[in-house]
Amino acid sequence: MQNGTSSDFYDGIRSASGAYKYYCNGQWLETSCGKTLNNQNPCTNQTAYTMQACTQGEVNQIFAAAKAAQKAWARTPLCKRAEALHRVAQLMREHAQPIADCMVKEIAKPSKDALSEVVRSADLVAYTAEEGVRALGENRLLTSDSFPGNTRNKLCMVAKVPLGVVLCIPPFNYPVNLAVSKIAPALMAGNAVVLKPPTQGAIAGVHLTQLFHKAGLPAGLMNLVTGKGSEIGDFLTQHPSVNCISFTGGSTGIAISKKASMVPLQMELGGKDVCIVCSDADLTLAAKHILKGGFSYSGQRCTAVKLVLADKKIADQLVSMLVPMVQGLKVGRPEDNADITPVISESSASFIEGLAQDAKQKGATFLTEYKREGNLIWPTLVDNVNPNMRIAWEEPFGPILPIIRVDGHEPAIQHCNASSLALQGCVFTQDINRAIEVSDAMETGTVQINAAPARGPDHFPFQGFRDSGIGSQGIKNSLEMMVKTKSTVINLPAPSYQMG
Ligand SMILES: NC(=O)C1=CN([C@@H]2O[C@H](COP(=O)(O)OP(=O)(O)OC[C@H]3O[C@@H](n4cnc5c(N)ncnc54)[C@H](OP(=O)(O)O)[C@@H]3O)[C@@H](O)[C@H]2O)C=CC1
Ligand SMILES: O=C(O)[C@H](O)COP(=O)(O)O
Repeated sequence: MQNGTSSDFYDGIRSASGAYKYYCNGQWLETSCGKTLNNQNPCTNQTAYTMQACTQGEVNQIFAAAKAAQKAWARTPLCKRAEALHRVAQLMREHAQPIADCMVKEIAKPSKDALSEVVRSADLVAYTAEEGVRALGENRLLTSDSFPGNTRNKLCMVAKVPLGVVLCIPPFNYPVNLAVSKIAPALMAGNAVVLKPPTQGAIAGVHLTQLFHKAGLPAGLMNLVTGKGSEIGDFLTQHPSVNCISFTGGSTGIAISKKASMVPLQMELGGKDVCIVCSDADLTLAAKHILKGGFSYSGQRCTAVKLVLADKKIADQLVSMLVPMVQGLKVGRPEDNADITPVISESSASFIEGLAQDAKQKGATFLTEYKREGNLIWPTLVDNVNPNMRIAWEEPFGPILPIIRVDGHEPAIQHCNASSLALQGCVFTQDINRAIEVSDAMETGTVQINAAPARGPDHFPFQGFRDSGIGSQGIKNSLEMMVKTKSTVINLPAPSYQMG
């Protein structure tokens, strides 16, 4: 195995120079302009992989291919589309390791988590095929006589019609799972796909694309554009052939929403997920979830616990449980399955450091020592945070977890609802009535009761309120979002009624 690539299964995806190619109309190609770009290994800040910087002309060709392929795909029976997705899922299981190896190298994801991301993604693709044949295979018939003044002379057949070409843009932290969570429903619903992977995570996307190629999807149906989002992004999102944008990432998504033309948008953006720990909480359970929720993949999850709002009555006890747990986390290399690995980039590490310094200057208590080497930041627990500190509101996307002590759950709810980010949140209490009272009052896309925030299982609806997004993901919701409604009305010469 070399560079995360195994055997001849991946033949053709790299040029003679070693740069990874882009994928258009069923072919792996090098850019005509000869321009390539590198991504970096977060552990070393050295080049991990090299890829094509696609030109606008190549993007035009990709959209032309996608548009043409989609017309035939829309006429492909649902059961055949499902079969194709099942083939992809099977290949994902068989070829999971090379994709996981790419993630270890380009996004420093611990190797076991990288592998489980691919397996989870295969399950997602297979589930989408199953859900799609049923959900899309069921259409409605309306009759006119239910509306006042009408008889039964009009029959309205309501069908679910593909949108056309779906532009899929996942973020670095789940370059495989958040790619297929867009691609699979798009294809199942009869659309073609243009995938623009994150630059950090792009080569996992290249390998993933090869699975669709090997699964025998028609040429042009699935395409891959590589290039820096800041350079090619606007051209992609504003392309006249785009019929839907499914995006996951940071505030870039807000800018895209403002610039995009009149196409359906699915935006999953940042989160500042709070964890409210009430005075009657099971603290062992809460501490376990705060640790996992706050620090898995070094806090680089939109659903990570990003602020603990602990009732003053139990805060000392909670903190005394958390400190040794945080200190016990293994810090190191993703290859060694460390719990805490380097964050994605130097600029991200510096941003996190800025939040830590601001909290320190404003009097927060550091329960664990802040330490950084390159992009590696030791897990940091910060107590006595107050709303004047940036970390009370901003999303670090790193292994630093602030705690605000609150007097009862009311101020915790107020803080949660005052945040511009409103993806998920959670509440720990052993009183079911209080759990419902608090979760009903929390204005976030999802509230977890007695568990840390999480997107999965992948068929659950997943959405953010306010600046955390628009639209809802989750397999069924994504399938529904990637079709439009078409009505065909049969006008009868005389009312017709079904006899019992
Ligand atoms: N709600 C959710 O489900 C999730 C939200 N996030 C959020 O994402 C952020 C971190 O992820 P990150 O990848 O850094 O997010 P970014 O918003 O920086 O990037 C996301 C994707 O958008 C691309 N992109 C960048 N600029 C443009 C543009 N102008 N037009 C089109 N696409 C563009 C990126 O490509 P390139 O890499 O080439 O710049 C990447 O593929 C955090 O804020 C996190 O909370 C992350 C995961 C899940
Ligand atoms: O990008 C993210 O952080 C994910 O959408 C969160 O997924 P998870 O809750 O399954 O880790």
